[in-house]
Amino acid sequence: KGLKGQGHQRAPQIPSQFSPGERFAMKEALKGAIRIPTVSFSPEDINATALAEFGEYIRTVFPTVFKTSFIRHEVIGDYSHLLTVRGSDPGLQPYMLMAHSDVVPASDGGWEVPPFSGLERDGFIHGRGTLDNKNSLMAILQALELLLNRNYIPRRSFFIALGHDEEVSGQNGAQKISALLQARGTKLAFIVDEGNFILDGFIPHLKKPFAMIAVSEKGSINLRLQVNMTPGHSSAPPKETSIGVLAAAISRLEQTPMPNMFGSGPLKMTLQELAHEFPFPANIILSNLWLFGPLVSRLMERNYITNALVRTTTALTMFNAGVKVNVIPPVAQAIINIRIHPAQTVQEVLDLVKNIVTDNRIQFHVLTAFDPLPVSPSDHQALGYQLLRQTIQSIFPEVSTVVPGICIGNTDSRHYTNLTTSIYRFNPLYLHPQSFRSIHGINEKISVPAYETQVKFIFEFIQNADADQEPAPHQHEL
Ligand SMILES: CCCCCCCC/C=C\CCCCCCCC(=O)N[C@@H](CC(C)C)C(=O)O
Ligand SMILES: [Zn+2]
Ligand SMILES: [Zn+2]
Repeated sequence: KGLKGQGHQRAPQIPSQFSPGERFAMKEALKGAIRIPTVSFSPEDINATALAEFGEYIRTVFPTVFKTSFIRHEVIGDYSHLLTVRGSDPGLQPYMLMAHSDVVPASDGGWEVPPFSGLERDGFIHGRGTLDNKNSLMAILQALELLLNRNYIPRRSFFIALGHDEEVSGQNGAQKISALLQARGTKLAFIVDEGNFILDGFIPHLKKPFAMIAVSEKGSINLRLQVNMTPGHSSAPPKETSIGVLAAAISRLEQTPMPNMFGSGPLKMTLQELAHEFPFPANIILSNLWLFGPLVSRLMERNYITNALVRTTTALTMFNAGVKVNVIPPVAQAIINIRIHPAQTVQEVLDLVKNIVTDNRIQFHVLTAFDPLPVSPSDHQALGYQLLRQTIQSIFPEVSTVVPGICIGNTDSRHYTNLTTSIYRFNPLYLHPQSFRSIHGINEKISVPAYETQVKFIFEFIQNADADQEPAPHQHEL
């Protein structure tokens, strides 16, 4: 299928085999990256010291990358990095690999191993960022370092964009890199960023893992709800307070799910391509969604992860009110984090929210909002998708199914829609429900073999992108 079936791709020239010394160095390099606490709390509250240290660190552990004459390194927005790897064939359109260096905060308690220790225990490297997303950042640079040490000269140019504020919007990292490349007239064949994984154990009755490449991601709204009431003495409380009014409103939101949008968006395509992996009768059911759609849609909403695929979700994430134990509070505020299904828009969802709340004492303030991302191609001509598929088949031969899907979280790649229509969000790693919960949660960890495999994947991917796959249409300026 795809490029593989067209018969003009070449196997990677340099085998993805690493010496014991290289394997030791690559895991130590990741541990060192985890030890630098590059935590972002908000766009205004990032750890600038740690981010600067991280910039020095990657220069130290990947010396060849930073001294190679055909690689240009630029620091953007103070702490993000853009590497331009100039390939030998300017006729091939460049692509971009992405990752980010910042991480979400880690709670003090609950971790088996301190979150910024980077300790290895039982074959796993532990810590914040081991799955999201220092693994990708380090693996990209590591794979390039190893290729350069083997004197590899890429044919196709590519960019490596390493954001430093993905967890808090990407406005100073990815957004600025994107603007810079746009100003330079760059167009990209495709982008690969973090996002989906090889999923294992997420669907009952589906015993085999499958790779899901996200071809879109949900939209998002951060919405502040506020109630102002007259303050007063708590010894003679009014019938309603700002806290009570707001609590009732957001409880209505939590209790009223947004409409089930099953049937619209890329999910149908995902399920149809996955159908043959299921035992009877699920395979027949999924192959005939025209008939069984309502049944499948009901089953999907029963589980909180698959529910996120069929509808817009509403999460109550912040609540603030009150100034003193005996004062009726003048203001109550809550923030809800909404993830928009690909078949809906910001405006449609805001209208639905207001209809559910139906209380004109509530003021709404949109903090940030964007629509769902366009769907990238996944057909046989889609170069980025097919290169991912080809590399998955080579590195994970036991994974027989690769399907397009949506990413329920957001990634920095959304800032690059001005440069390409082909954006793929995929981490070459197995993800189980438990490891899914560790992302932004506790006990985030990556096994040493899984990290080595991620490096191998990128090592082969870069070479696969250099194989003869398309006629050279015209020259591309970097
Ligand atoms: C039928 C198949 C079952 C599908 C199961 C789906 C399993 C989910 C797999 C992976 C999802 C992980 C999402 C990782 C990317 C999230 C990155 C992130 O946290 N971004 C922030 C960005 C924000 C602008 C600050 C976010 O909150 O989304
Ligand atoms: Zn991330
Ligand atoms: Zn994250």
